[in-house]
Amino acid sequence: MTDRTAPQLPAATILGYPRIGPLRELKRVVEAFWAGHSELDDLEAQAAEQRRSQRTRLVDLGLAPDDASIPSDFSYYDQVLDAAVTLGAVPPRFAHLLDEDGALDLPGYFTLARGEGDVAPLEMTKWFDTNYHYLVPEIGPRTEFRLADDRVLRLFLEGATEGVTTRPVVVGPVTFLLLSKAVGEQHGEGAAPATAPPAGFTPLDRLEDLLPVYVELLRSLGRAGAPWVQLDEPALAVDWDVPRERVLAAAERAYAVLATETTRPERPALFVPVPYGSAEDALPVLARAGVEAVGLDLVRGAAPSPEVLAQLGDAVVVAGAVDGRNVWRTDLDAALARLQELEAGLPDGAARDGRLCVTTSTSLQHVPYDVGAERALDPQLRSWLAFADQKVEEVLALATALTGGPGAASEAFRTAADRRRSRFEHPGVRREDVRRRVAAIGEEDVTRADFAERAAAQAEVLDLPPLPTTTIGSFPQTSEIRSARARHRAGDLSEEEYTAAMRAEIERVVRLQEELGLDVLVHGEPERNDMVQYFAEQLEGFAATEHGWVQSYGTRCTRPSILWGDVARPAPITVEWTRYAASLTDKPVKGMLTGPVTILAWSFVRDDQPPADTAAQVALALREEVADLEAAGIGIIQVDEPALRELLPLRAEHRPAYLDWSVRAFRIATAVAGLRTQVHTHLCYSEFGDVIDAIDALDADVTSIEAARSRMEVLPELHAAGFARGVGPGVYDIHSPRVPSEDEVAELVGLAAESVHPRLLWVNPDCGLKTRRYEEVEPALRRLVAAAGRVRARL
Ligand code: MET
Ligand SMILES: [Zn+2]
Repeated sequence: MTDRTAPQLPAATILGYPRIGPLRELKRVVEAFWAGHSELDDLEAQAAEQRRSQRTRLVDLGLAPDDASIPSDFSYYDQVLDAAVTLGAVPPRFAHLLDEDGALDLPGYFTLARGEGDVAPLEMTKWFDTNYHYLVPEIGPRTEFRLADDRVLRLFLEGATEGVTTRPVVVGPVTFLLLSKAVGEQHGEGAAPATAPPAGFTPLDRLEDLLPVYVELLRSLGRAGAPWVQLDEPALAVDWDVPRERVLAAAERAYAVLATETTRPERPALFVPVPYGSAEDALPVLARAGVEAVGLDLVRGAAPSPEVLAQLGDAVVVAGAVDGRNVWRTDLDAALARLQELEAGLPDGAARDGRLCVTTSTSLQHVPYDVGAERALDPQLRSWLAFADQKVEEVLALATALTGGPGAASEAFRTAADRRRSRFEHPGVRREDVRRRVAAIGEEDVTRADFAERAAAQAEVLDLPPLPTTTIGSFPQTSEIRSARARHRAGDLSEEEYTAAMRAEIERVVRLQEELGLDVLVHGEPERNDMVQYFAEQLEGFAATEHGWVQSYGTRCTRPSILWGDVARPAPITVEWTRYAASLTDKPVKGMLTGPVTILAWSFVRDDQPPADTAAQVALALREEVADLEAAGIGIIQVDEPALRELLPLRAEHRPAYLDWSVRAFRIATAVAGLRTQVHTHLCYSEFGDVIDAIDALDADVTSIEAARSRMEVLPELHAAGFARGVGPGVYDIHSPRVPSEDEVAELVGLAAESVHPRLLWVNPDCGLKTRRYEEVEPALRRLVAAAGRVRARL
């Protein structure tokens, strides 16, 4: 039963806040530390300083310092890695990093994320349907769990010492296990990979062994005086391979143990949000188990029915009414109406009595810090936006209105309504020319000739060897390139000088590829700051920010563009660079475009129309680009869709509709290509098992796909699905600075050749090379070409 002596949850809170620093300070110090340019002490001091200024900022914005409304969610790299390290789930290949007490220091922590020598890092994959990536814990039948790290406690105490009672945020046990990868035995240390897990094993089988560690963690927080802890359970909003009943039973069991093994105030009160989607069926389960507060995502999920609400007992309902994943000002009137509807299903005066609180739909880690920093943005567009700080204010305004009755916070409501009105009256938001062209796309426009016919025609013009080698597009972005781009942007480099600098780089990259012996060349993408932003900057309907960085993984940040209006392409984008590269060599040069789904996924998109409509507009603009590349004589065109899997809805019932529109968008973009033009696509960052049919339906001639870290796991799946087009499983993991040996690469190519017909197999890295250095890339590609040659010779 819920503990009635639980401290009150504040009327307004947020589930989490960005942590990379408003000017990416954390990124800079962590990377300086990795490069050996700063000491561990500096790094820790600067991180502490950042946490302090964040607490101060949130207090200034109106969150109270003394009621646990401020989350303690700092991470040096990733919250799932933090949980793994806290719970002692460090794979045996890293055992040498542990000290006598079994603790991992900060350099060791980074090694789990980045690998070292022959020791491969943890795999990385997308966090729900976002562009954030977490590190995948490896759990086997014998993984030993124990409270191995006191970071959660330390961070709470740090706030307390400075007069701020924070609310520690930890990934909850069910989500932790569902996000983990099942592994078998791991023998010894060093590079030895884990064996396959025993048949039927899933990490969720280890729940009973894991719970005591959470209990101990809760006790330590209770002793320190933490009134609340937030255990995030987003995995409850997802349909997994594990049956839903089993997931819910695990949640009930987990929280019954956590709520009753310790009682308040021996432990903090438990707040369990289920962000990123709807999980109506999970809320009563959590309440029944005895958690003091449940959180729901009112932006992605529906408001629970009155029947569900009636089953929540005394549990506080924390409603995520402000979108944690988008940058538009909230429609406060609409959000308030939803909150009031929710309140109507709860006992009278729920908001006033602290039974209903307001929060964000997810952590704000997915949005930038502050619209106020965007001085260069068009003032009208800026007035439509809310970043993390503005969202804190929106949450506060909603809580005030909800508890204070009509009239409270009326000014905030008036402003919000005015700004939204000005947004929808803007002529760029709705353009009839664009809408007419989208409406005119017919079936014949999205259908190409048969694959077999295309393949034959392409083989004739391209004349490639079996197992052709290629790269995914980008080459290392040197500091010279970055600085040329920056000086060009700042006006310090004329158009001519900039073009000359980029052409010189393209020439260098083309010569290098020829020297390495690659079969299909690329121009290297030096002109692109980012694969989405580059296109966004040249399409109408998009705007770029100056400081709008969000964490993608570890220290890696992206600056999503804002897609605010109807999309059109005023002029060709990539044609001149590609044509120039092609003029330098006799080998085929691949043109490189970013696909419509990825452009959507990695931008902040409009919230006033279905994404399917927005995707079709973007696709049409890309279709014009494909046609222009082809007309310029480019015979291979790659349209990257690394985010295809990322937007896959978390609940199975919503998936077919998504796959339909996303596939259609890709085909709008590419089906304009003639028979002889080879269309490639590229997918990375995720497991693609769930979308294999869609990959097939994209109808690309060649698909390159990340596969090195998982050692070709995706190939049997492709094979089983009857996929019979060209495929280039990545054989060089570019997410790690490690350079693989030729044997290693040859082994992966050999493995691939076992499940793909050699006529269809391509050899390429996992992804683009832009984040790597030439010192790594050159030897790695040399080995890749040699390895392909070795396997080719055996055919
Ligand atoms: N063409 C892009 C590149 O090579 C694809 C990256 S996918 C994240 O960088
Ligand atoms: Zn990629």
